[in-house]
Amino acid sequence: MAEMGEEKQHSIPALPWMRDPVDITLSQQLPLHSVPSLHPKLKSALEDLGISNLFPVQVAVWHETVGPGNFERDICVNSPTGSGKTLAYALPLVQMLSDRITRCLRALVVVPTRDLALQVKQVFDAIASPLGLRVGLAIGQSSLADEISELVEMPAHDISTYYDPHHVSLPRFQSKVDILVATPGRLMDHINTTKGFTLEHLYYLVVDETDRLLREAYQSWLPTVLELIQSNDDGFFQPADSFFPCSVGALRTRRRCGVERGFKDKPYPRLAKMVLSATLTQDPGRIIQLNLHHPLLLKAGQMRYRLPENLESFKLICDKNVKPLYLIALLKSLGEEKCLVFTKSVDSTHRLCQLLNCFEDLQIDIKEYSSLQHQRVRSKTLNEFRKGVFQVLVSSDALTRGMDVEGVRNVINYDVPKYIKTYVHRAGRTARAGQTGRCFTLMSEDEVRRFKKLMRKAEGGSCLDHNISSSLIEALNTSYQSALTKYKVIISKTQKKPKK
Ligand SMILES: Nc1ncnc2c1ncn2[C@@H]1O[C@H](COP(=O)(O)OP(=O)(O)OP(=O)(O)O)[C@@H](O)[C@H]1O
Repeated sequence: MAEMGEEKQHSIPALPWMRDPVDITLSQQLPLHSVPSLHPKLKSALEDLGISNLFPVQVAVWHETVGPGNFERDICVNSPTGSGKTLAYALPLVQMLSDRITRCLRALVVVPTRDLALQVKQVFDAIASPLGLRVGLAIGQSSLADEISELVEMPAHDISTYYDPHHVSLPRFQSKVDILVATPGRLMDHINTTKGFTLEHLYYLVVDETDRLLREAYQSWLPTVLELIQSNDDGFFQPADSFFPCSVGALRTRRRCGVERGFKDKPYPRLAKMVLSATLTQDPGRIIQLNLHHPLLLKAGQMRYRLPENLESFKLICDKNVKPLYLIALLKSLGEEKCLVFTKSVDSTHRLCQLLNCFEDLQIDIKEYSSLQHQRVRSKTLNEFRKGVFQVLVSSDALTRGMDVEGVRNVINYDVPKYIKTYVHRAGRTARAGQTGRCFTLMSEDEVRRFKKLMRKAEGGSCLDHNISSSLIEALNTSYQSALTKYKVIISKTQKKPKK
């Protein structure tokens, strides 16, 4: 519903600064040796990753942060899926923190899901460790205690025996990380309960998949973070448990300054922010929550939504009752290519995966990924899919945002997405980093009109027909019928089982 609300808005943004963006498509790829001020260690870390040029979005963000823009303004990025937004923010952060002296938590990156956080951390690890920067995770993958031990160095003495209210030297907690990648829920756990966890030295805040993160309150993580920073800057900040002060000795953090009208032209310290998405919200009510400082929008192309350049979209028309048969025929016709199949819900994902696995002699390994599964199962499945252990992954929309799986050549929408945003993110799991990819959408005749209307909202949204030969359908029909019978038996058995 929330996405629909936003799509109904007029395409001309209400916020004046959003009407005059910097067009990323005008930037060229830039060879690493031409990137101004690029730290030599960062350059060689990138080379180790096989990267020889920065992508246009990375060049544009570098220019506005490390380059002449000098991060005077907060940066909003709206560029297509797979265009390289992760490195676009990771590179400047690492470069800007490379000359830090004391280890404190300086940069916070918030993402909506655990698997995405793990992926982002991997990118940071590869470029930050060569510069001596440590990256932490707050995602709830391990127990809170384990996570705390990775993030905060406890004082050497036992605090309960050490504390003396009249003693001037208070226990000193020390951050073990310079950069933290977090999901909002676990971030709030640390803010509320972890002794020694502090945002008082934070310089940079990155909100990846911004529209997704702003759509849900997630225990008010954003106002909480902004309030903590603000009150700390005002000098009024007392941690909730002031029994254990959080400062690192006498260390003071001086943030970069901004001048805002409300401050009577006096400079005030500000947290520098970068917010990014392939479908950045234009809703002023949502954007205002970020409290951006003279925001600058970096955007690819003219339209609000843009599909990757090398993506081809196809529609496959079939009757609703034979959709699984057409899906199997399509998968067969795609040979051994890695495919990602999206359904409309977690239940549909499970049912479809069960049915597909009832096909005999299919010779295609198929697994499912959905938020119904335990995180550990999901991450294991995703790892196996990355490694090519199996070929087809059926997924709910849990996998649409940000996930980067190498070698996915085809995305299949088993159910027509309701919103163009959903199409953009699903289709965007292929055709990444300039590679080619295809997105097939299965639909019945009566869904075609709505789908065409949907696709007109995106740049590059033209869609061709894809036909499956009737001989292939006929050849598969007998196995389809027996798969259906087998599936019905499984379903009736599971329905008879008493619920535990
Ligand atoms: N300069 C580069 N040269 C080569 N490959 C790159 C470069 N920058 C990023 N990549 C690769 O491009 C792929 C997509 O990058 P990334 O995941 O950052 O995209 P994204 O814009 O964040 O996409 P999404 O909107 O789906 O989250 C990754 O596999 C990444 O390693």
